[in-house]
Amino acid sequence: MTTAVEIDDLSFAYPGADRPALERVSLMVPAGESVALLGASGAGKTTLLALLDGRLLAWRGRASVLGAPIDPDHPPSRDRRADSGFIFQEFALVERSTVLRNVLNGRLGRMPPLRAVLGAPTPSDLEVARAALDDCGISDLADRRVDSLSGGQRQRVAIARCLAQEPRLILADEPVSNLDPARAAEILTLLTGVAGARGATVLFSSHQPDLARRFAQRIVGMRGGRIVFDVPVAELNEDATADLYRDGVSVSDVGLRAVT
Ligand SMILES: Nc1ncnc2c1ncn2[C@@H]1O[C@H](COP(=O)(O)OP(=O)(O)OP(=O)(O)O)[C@@H](O)[C@H]1O
Repeated sequence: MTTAVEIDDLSFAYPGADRPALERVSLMVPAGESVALLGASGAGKTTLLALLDGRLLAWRGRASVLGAPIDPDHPPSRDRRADSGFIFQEFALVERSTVLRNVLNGRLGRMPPLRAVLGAPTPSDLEVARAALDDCGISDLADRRVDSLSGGQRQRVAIARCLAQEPRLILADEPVSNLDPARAAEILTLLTGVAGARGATVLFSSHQPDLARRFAQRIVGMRGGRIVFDVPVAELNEDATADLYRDGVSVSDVGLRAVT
C-alpha cells in the first residue's frame, strides 16, 4: 500500500500567534482513500491543508506528500506542486475569463515555464482540459464567462481545473460550504467519484458530519489544532463528533458556512 500523506508530530504557529494552529499532529492517508477533516471553526483544518499544499513554512515535525518529504524551510518545487491540486471554498477562479480558460489554467504547472508564461496550451493540454470539463458535466459551459455561473457550476469549474492538473492528491478546503444541501451532495459525489476513477487521493475539510460520513472512507476529527480521532467512517461515534463542536458551537448550529 502506498501512502499519499504521512505526517508525524507536526506543529505550526502563525507568526505572532499566542498558540499553535497545529499541535503534534500525526496522520497517515493511504493512496486512493477519501478522507474528511471534520472540526469546528478554528480547529486547524485549513492550516493543515495549506501546509500539505506547501504554502506554509517554519513548522516542526515531519511530513511527506506522495512519498516525498516536504521541507519546512523551502517551498516545494514546481513539479512537486503540480502533483497535488487544491480546491478552495471560494472557488478562486478568474471571474472575467471563460470556463475553458480557467480549466486550462490547471495545466500551467504541467507546461514548460516559457509556455506557461505565454499561456499557450498545446493540443494535448486542450484535450486534457476538455476531458476534465466532460468529467465534470460542464462541456456546454466551456465558452461561458465564470462571472455568469451559479455557485454549483463554479465549483464544477474549480474541480475541472484541478483535474486538468492531473493531480495524484486533491486537497479541498470546505469545497461545498457555499452551496445548498442538494448542490453540496452533487459536488461531493462528483469530486469523490472523479478522484476515485483516476485513483487520486482526496483530503477534504468539512463542517458537516453528515456529508463527511457520506463521502469519506475515513474521518479525522480536529479540535484546537489537534487530531482527536481518526476512524473509518463505520466507527464514527456521535458523542466524539459532537465533542468537536462543544464550547458554544453545536453540530446543529454549524450550517452551510460556519459559525465563527
Ligand atoms: N493567517 C493567519 N494568521 C494568524 N492566525 C491564523 C491565520 N489563519 C488561521 N489562523 C488561526 O489558526 C487557527 C486555525 O485556523 P484554521 O483556519 O486552520 O481553522 P479551520 O478549522 O480551517 O477553521 P474554518 O473552519 O473556520 O475555516 C485559528 O486559531 C485561526 O485563528
